[in-house]
Amino acid sequence: MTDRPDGAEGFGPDAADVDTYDVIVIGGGPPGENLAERTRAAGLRTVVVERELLGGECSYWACMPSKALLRPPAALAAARAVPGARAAVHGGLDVEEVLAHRDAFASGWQDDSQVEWLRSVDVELVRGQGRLAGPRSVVVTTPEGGELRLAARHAVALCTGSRATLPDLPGMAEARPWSSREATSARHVPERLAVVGGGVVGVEMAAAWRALGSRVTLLARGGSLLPRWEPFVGELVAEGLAGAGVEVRTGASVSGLRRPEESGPVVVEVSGGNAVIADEVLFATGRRPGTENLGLETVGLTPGDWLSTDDSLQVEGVPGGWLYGAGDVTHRAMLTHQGKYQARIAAEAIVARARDQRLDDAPWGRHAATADRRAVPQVVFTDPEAASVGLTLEDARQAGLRVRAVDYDLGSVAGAALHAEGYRGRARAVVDLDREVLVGATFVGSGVGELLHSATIAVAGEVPIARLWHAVPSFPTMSEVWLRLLETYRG
Ligand SMILES: Cc1cc2nc3c(=O)[nH]c(=O)nc-3n(C[C@H](O)[C@H](O)[C@H](O)COP(=O)(O)OP(=O)(O)OC[C@H]3O[C@@H](n4cnc5c(N)ncnc54)[C@H](O)[C@@H]3O)c2cc1C
Ligand SMILES: NC(=O)c1ccc[n+]([C@@H]2O[C@H](COP(=O)([O-])OP(=O)(O)OC[C@H]3O[C@@H](n4cnc5c(N)ncnc54)[C@H](O)[C@@H]3O)[C@@H](O)[C@H]2O)c1
Repeated sequence: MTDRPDGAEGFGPDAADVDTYDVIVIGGGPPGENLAERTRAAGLRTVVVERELLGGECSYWACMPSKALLRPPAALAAARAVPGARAAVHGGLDVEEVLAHRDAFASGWQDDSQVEWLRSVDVELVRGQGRLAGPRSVVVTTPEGGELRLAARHAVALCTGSRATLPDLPGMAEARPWSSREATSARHVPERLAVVGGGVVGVEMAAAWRALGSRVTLLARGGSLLPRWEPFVGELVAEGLAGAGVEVRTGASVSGLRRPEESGPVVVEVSGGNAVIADEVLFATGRRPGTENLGLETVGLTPGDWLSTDDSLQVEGVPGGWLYGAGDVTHRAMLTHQGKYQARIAAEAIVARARDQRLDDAPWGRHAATADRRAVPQVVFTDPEAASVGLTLEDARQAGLRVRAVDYDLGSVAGAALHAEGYRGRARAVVDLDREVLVGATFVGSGVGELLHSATIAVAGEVPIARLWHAVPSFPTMSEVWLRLLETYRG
């Protein structure tokens, strides 16, 4: 490794009591943990600074608890959709057991097992709020109120994630709204729940709490749910939610809230429409970056902004090549798997630069997170599920590509008909006509989440349509939709 200066530039000449590491990671969510594991495995002394629970939002208030809430109703619906099996389903969900299952998947909101794992991969952990104090320099305010000074020889990686953002509406404080944190960790089922926001958190949490017994009203201010997806996705997901008993109101903009009595109901005012009276109200209205109180101003960046990174995950606008970002805070693709991908790329770039090796940072190179722009997969775990990768038809057109959308009714594939009686679903492939490769694919229907990776491989691999023709899907699986899409495309 190249011998870099000790890195305490930010602390000036008074560099006593500074702990020097090769790599300092601030934020121990999935990207922070993965980045640290990899730089340590390459021989770099690495520390993670975490102010809350090691494992981040995903482990305790996002992916894991939300999917643990959504899986039991999905399993029940799957059994009910198959003649013969249906007769074995006598009751509904055991709500207490579902909540206990969720608690277990959130590790009881304790991070002991992740701490043990971090120790097992020889990465150090410092508890506390980290902030930059100039180039390569970090100050940590410990839970006891003390301050530690850390310096980095090679890199500081900001993996500080995102937080829910709630609009500034009249009556917000009085209403004590839920954010995604309460929606994934609540221990009682509200009789009535209003959900504001028709994005991913809104639709998933509306589905989960409806299944647990709440009367749910979903308020989306736009004309459809999941507006960034192919238009048929929002339509089919709305139909599924309505079928489960959720009242879905689109074009419904919340103008204010009231909770006149502390333990009484909350009134959610809707512009030009009827107010909704509920016991709890969830705001699922997007995220803001975890860049406040992070000392960004000490390196010429603006606190509260998303971090702008190049494809090797180096933060742009900071000289010296020592500052990296990975995960939600980069706003590249706010998904756990994508954040971990960024962490793998960033770690390899940090190690290569530490060894003075040339970076392989051309598109799809070892040190370029190209998939963030071209092949991001995502699954929405509602009933029906939605799954997509790459560009929608609209995105592709806006990017100036000459494309054609190929659609197929997933319900008419034999595998889908076997999967569930009356299967409803749809598939779309977006084909780049100039290169004859797929640039996007979207599926809606029960179980499509497990179909998605085939599409991710086709899009990331830029597999020519002529070769995809030889990738024969097994009969009778839902994957036969691939054959139908290709037949439709070829005519
Ligand atoms: C309800 C919900 C469900 C979701 N479901 C899915 C899903 O099914 N699949 C999926 O792929 N994605 C899902 N996501 C998105 C996923 O949770 C995020 O993409 C992921 O958590 C991002 O990881 P991260 O480490 O970047 O951020 P975070 O998970 O937010 O972790 C950041 C960590 O940094 C720490 N931190 C922040 N600032 C400091 C500081 N100054 N000093 C020290 N520590 C600090 C925080 O305490 C936290 O532990 C979901 C999100 C929500 C809200
Ligand atoms: N299964 C998954 O992969 C999964 C699940 C949950 C969350 N996530 C990730 O977490 C992130 C956050 O999800 P999210 O649903 O909070 O954000 P989002 O950006 O997906 O959706 C927020 C929605 O709220 C609406 N909105 C914003 N302000 C509003 C207001 N004042 N009134 C009414 N509506 C308003 C927006 O128009 C948007 O449709 C996303 O990036 C998502 O990818 C992923």
